[in-house]
Amino acid sequence: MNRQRGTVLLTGGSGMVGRNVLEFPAASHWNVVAPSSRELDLRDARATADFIRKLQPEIVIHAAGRVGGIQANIAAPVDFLVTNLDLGRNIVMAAREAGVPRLLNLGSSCMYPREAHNPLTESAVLQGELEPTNEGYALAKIAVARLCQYVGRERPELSYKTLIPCNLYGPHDKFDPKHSHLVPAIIHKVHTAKVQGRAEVEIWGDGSARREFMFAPDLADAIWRAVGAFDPLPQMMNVGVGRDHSVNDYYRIAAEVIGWDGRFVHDTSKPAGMKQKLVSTELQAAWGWAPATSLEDGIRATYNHYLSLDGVAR
Ligand SMILES: NC(=O)c1ccc[n+]([C@@H]2O[C@H](COP(=O)([O-])OP(=O)(O)OC[C@H]3O[C@@H](n4cnc5c(N)ncnc54)[C@H](OP(=O)(O)O)[C@@H]3O)[C@@H](O)[C@H]2O)c1
Ligand SMILES: C[C@@H]1O[C@H](OP(=O)(O)OP(=O)(O)OC[C@H]2O[C@@H](n3cnc4c(=O)[nH]c(N)nc43)[C@H](O)[C@@H]2O)[C@@H](O)[C@H](O)[C@@H]1O
Repeated sequence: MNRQRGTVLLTGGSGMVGRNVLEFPAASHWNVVAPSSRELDLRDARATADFIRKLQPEIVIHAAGRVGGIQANIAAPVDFLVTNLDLGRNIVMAAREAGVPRLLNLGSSCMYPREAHNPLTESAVLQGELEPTNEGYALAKIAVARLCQYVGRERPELSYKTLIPCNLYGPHDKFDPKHSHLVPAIIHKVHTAKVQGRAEVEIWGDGSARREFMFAPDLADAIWRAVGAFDPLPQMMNVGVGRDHSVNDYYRIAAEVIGWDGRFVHDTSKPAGMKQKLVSTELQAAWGWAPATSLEDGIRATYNHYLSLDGVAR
């Protein structure tokens, strides 16, 4: 029986990152409390403060957010800005008010300026204009990351840090094309083409944009490592794979895994976002961690998860 090592408050426990954090083996070493948004709506500052004051966790892992792919962000900039700002502000200020010693906040690689030199280093935040397609979301992510930094400056006994993950995919991702990111969208579209015997699949843009995608269980590994060894963690640290692929390559690799050999057509009227979004893994390497899962293995595992979902065409 593992000795309980104290209480962890996990926000976003029903989301892709949150569920992979809960399912990771290291979670069993802790008393993890993961209220759903129905149990604790983080937009309610007072309810959030009351919950944390009563729980008195040793650390907060903040993985809740209004999250979506490029199309979802274009459609709802107000909601992406305001909700992520409110959730982040409420959880950080509630932890600060209760004197919670540690908080691990999740940023996103879209925080970086659209023209910043790749690989993107943590010092590049705020050094240029943001990508218009997800500016609202990025502004909220930057503001909450800075809030974490300021709390520690004023109250050195409180250590609130931010991990900046690259794009993510994996079990418990969103496969609905209205909300999904690239990899789950490809899995859904190519699988559907396969079962319906379609000869073509559409790619948004010309397919030359480059992205770095990490398997969400690998981020869960990094998160639990950070929980167990918090002090050596930098104030802000990218979490990435260290290599990117073109959008076209992601479609080709996924089609091989899924077993579909049709052709791709490009809809250049669709938004393409940043040309490249590769995060630097220099600080991550110095911290002593790297993700373990290859892209092919990650896509295969995610496809197997997708096939287990209700309503997926066979
Ligand atoms: N997915 C990516 O590619 C990616 C990349 C980089 C960083 N991140 C970051 O990683 C974190 C998690 O992302 P994800 O992909 O796991 O998102 P997700 O699957 O959309 O999950 C979002 C979670 O936030 C919760 N939530 C939303 N509104 C809430 C509210 N008002 N009160 C309480 N909980 C609320 C949701 O709970 P309900 O379901 O109950 O609403 C859900 O559990 C986010 O901070 C995101 O910015 C994600
Ligand atoms: C990590 C996330 O990155 C997000 O930007 P971003 O990488 O462009 O988000 P994605 O939606 O993953 O798009 C990545 C790239 O894939 C292209 N793409 C091609 N086909 C498709 C498709 O069928 N669906 C989707 N979704 N993309 C597709 C898309 O044009 C873009 O260049 C931000 O909007 C979020 O806020 C968040 O930060």
